[in-house]
Amino acid sequence: MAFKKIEQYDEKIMPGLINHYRESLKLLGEDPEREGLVKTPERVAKAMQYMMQGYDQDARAILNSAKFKESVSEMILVKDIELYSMCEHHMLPFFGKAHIAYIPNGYITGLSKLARVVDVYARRLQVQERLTTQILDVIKETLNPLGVAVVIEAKHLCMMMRGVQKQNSVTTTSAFWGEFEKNETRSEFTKLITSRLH
Ligand SMILES: Nc1nc2c(ncn2[C@@H]2O[C@H](COP(=O)(O)OP(=O)(O)OP(=O)(O)O)[C@@H](O)[C@H]2O)c(=O)[nH]1
Ligand SMILES: [Zn+2]
Repeated sequence: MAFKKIEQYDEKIMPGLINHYRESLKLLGEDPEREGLVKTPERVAKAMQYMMQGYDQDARAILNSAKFKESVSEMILVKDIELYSMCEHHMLPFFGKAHIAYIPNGYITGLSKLARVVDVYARRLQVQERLTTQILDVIKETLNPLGVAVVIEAKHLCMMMRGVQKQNSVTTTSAFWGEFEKNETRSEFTKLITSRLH
């Protein structure tokens, strides 16, 4: 089963996580017994498992589950796929949009599967650069296309709420392979992702 339901939490690790978050609350000067916090360690334990569920999911299987033989040779682009991930340095969220394009070579995949693949890799501890290349690599390996392009634009809370405290900076990462290494194809892709035509 590729997707863990939100209600399914690993009961084996729940007690350890709950205890850990209760202790953290105490160390941070809070009272874990006060009314508003009694259930907080359990809620955080569930939220963290939810945000880490990508480790148990198989992006290759997701793409293969809707892989269709089709002789399309034009670029297929899904843009503005919203994403939420967690930076591995501070365990704080980073969030934004992914744009994914590929040029098929005999096979296409279901459009929603591209968005699902983003979630599989985003729901882990990540750096934006690795998230970008992991998405590219799995599309390349599973669909054997003529080219793949992935661009991610994101804001990092670790740069906004703390640290350098820059509220408006946006980080863009990109990965290009195959046909997209050619200037012409890459600029067509760039034009399409920056166009406001929907
Ligand atoms: N390359 C990359 N860096 C990231 C990402 N998310 C967070 N970072 C950075 O990871 C770095 C960790 O640097 P450190 O100096 O070890 O941590 P720090 O003392 O908390 O750094 P400051 O955030 O500058 O206060 C910071 O510069 C973050 O901005 C990411 O997705 N990619
Ligand atoms: Zn960070």
